[in-house]
Amino acid sequence: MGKLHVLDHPLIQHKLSYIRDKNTGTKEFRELVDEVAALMAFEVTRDLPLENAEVETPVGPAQVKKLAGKKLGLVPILRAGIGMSEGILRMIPAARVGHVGLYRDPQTLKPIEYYVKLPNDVEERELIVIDPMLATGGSVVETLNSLKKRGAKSMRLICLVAAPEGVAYVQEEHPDVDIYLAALDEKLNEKGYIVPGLGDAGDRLFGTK
Ligand SMILES: O=P(O)(O)OC[C@H]1O[C@H](OP(=O)(O)OP(=O)(O)O)[C@H](O)[C@@H]1O
Ligand SMILES: O=c1cc[nH]c(=O)[nH]1
Ligand SMILES: [Mg+2]
Repeated sequence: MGKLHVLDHPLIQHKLSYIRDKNTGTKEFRELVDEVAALMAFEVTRDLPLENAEVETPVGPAQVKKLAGKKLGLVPILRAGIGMSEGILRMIPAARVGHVGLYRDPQTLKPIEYYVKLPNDVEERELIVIDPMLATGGSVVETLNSLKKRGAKSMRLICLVAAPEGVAYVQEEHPDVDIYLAALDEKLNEKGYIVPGLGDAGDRLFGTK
């Protein structure tokens, strides 16, 4: 089963408190989601392999460590995933970016895919799938299915907030995928919203409600 990591760093938790607050407006919400995503990038990439190298400092040779050339890819799930991907990209600027467009049908809560565009060497990349909300898990499971169908071999998932139902569904369907969260919440409500959650992430990021 994929490992579940809940990132309890004080800066992440402090910023999340403002993200959850219904009185936080669109501008601040977007900035905070971006900042938390950048902070989360540290933990999500903690196990990336390093290799030894040598550089010349102004004083002399230094033995240093560099990323061992593992190719990375970010895959934000549209639309709300975009709110996190820029922050992560600032930390991993050489990563390629693919996009998967899905929306959740408000009646059935089932994901409907409308767009997929990926780097053409997706099978060689370690992919970081990004969505602030893991609710029923339908959107993420569908995205991981879609990526595997197109050749992806190695993936991890980063979300801000998840419900236990969504975590269980992803772990059941994709046991090879580790999950990184800023918070594991209590439950889903009857409309499939995470409780206490933060409301509708896409609408709060883009000011569409
Ligand atoms: O785990 P699930 O039950 O599938 O729900 C989570 C999904 O719902 C939200 O997207 P939404 O469908 O609202 O689309 P948006 O990102 O375009 O706003 C959210 O960003 C996730 O993608
Ligand atoms: O709580 C939720 C559930 C799904 N999508 C959201 O944006 N928020
Ligand atoms: Mg979505």
